[in-house]
Amino acid sequence: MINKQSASNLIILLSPRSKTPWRSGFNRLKGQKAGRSRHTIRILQTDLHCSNMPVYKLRYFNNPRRGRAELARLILHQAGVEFEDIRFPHSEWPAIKPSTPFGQVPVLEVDGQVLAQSNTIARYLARKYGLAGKNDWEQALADMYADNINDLLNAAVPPFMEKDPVKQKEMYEKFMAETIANHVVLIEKQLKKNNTGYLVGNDLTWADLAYYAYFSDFLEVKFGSAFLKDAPLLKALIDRVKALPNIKKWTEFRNSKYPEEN
Ligand SMILES: N[C@@H](CCC(=O)N[C@@H](CS)C(=O)NCC(=O)O)C(=O)O
Repeated sequence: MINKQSASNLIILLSPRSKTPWRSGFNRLKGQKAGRSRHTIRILQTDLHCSNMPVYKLRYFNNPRRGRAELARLILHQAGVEFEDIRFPHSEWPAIKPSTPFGQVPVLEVDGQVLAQSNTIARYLARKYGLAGKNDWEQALADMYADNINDLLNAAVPPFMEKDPVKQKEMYEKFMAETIANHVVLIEKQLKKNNTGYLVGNDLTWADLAYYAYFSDFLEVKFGSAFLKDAPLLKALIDRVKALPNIKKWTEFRNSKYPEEN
């Protein structure tokens, strides 16, 4: 199988200006003796084309927190897919903004093509890597939950943007006591109804990752876990996602690399 490293070797290999890396690149790529015929190059091009491993570049601000890009990151990490996690400072935004489809991030570049809208990006990746639900109905349910999380993200924007700290505190308290408390009651009922430990069907979907990202990675970090005290099923879901080996590996790495996000 050709991975990202061997793909870049191939680019070196095919470059008309590179003579020396040709042989070593080929050896690393195929693990066999290099040959210089056109035929070999054609085989390699076919291998690369058929390897079906897109080059992903995810672009988002380096602040605040994980924001609207984290769900895509979680899906890619859970799926074990390589991607470039590009986080840029706000000072670079004016130069980047015009290159995005709607003047917003996150954007995902897939082999050079650009996709915007965080839920569209997440849904695309979830479908590709088997996390979207097993049939049309499950996929619709996963969409429903992901849309709910989008509403909850939007509801957190006004307190987040508020500049007056006293007013901001009041707004956050109201947001937690009303918006979040109400939603927690409703989601607890849904989890009880599904009764599998997951939001949709009997397997992990991107809906579970979206709830984990919002309720644990965002709310719990910011406000503590008091809001989960009467929500044993949501808490169990969060703990289940948190314990997934790939998610655990990613969050441990992320928390050491980006400690300012915690
Ligand atoms: N509905 C969009 C909203 C994207 C959005 O609001 N992005 C913000 C960052 S979280 C942004 O790009 N702000 C900069 C700007 O609008 O100039 C999505 O979910 O991707």
